[in-house]
Amino acid sequence: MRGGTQRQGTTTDQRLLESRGPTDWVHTDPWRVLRIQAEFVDGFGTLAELGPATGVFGSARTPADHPLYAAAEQVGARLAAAGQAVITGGGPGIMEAANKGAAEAGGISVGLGIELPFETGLNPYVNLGINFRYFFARKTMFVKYAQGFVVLPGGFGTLDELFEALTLVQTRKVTSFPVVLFGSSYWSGLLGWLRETALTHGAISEPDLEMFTVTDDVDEAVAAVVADPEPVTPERPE
Ligand SMILES: C/C(=C\CNc1ncnc2c1ncn2[C@@H]1O[C@H](COP(=O)(O)O)[C@@H](O)[C@H]1O)CO
Repeated sequence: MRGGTQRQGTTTDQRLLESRGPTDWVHTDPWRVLRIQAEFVDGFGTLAELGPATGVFGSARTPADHPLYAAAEQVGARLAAAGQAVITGGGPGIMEAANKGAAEAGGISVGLGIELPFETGLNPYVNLGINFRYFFARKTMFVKYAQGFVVLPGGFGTLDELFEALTLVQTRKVTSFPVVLFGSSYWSGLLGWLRETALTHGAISEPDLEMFTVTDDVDEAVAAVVADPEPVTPERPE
């Protein structure tokens, strides 16, 4: 019998409530697996009924008086007006701007926060927030619940999220979704390198470069993700 057994005159409940043994197990991988599982359960449970959503990525360091902050705010507002929830990393900079635009336009403003050594917390414009310990669990939520992405200028974090989305499309792990690179001058160096080095080297193919729209126009960015008529799925050479 599994439940209700008595050992040494105590019950399982009593042992559970009284036990104050060593705590090393809290820092072991089997216990982490349960925490990881809990992050997926929490994320799936919170976002399951979200409806149409767009991810907005970009630098955590963009100040509120920067033109790109204003652009991200407009992107968030227009997406909300188009009935899209806006999903960001819930942090400062571009994330905050997109959440602000969405929330102030009456939309669903999702923040998928991440535990960092320097705590920043969710920005005040998130109205549906989840905090993650693990980047990979959080990234799953972005690509599972957003049907398109607007990517503004950013650093390693933004590039990581951009290339995660592009890799999933390229390898057909997801049905293609639109990806917009907002800020043509910022992205031109990377796009040039992709064309002149990665493509020439045979590391990517021509259709891979058609996976994204590059624009400086908020309306064009929003139109590309909201009414993407036929998202491009690149051909993979056999
Ligand atoms: C750098 C500072 C705070 C960082 N706080 C973050 N909170 C939430 N999400 C973050 C944070 N930093 C990075 N991210 C994720 O990566 C992308 C931005 O990274 P980048 O390197 O700045 O481009 C962003 O989309 C988030 O998902 C204090 O200023």
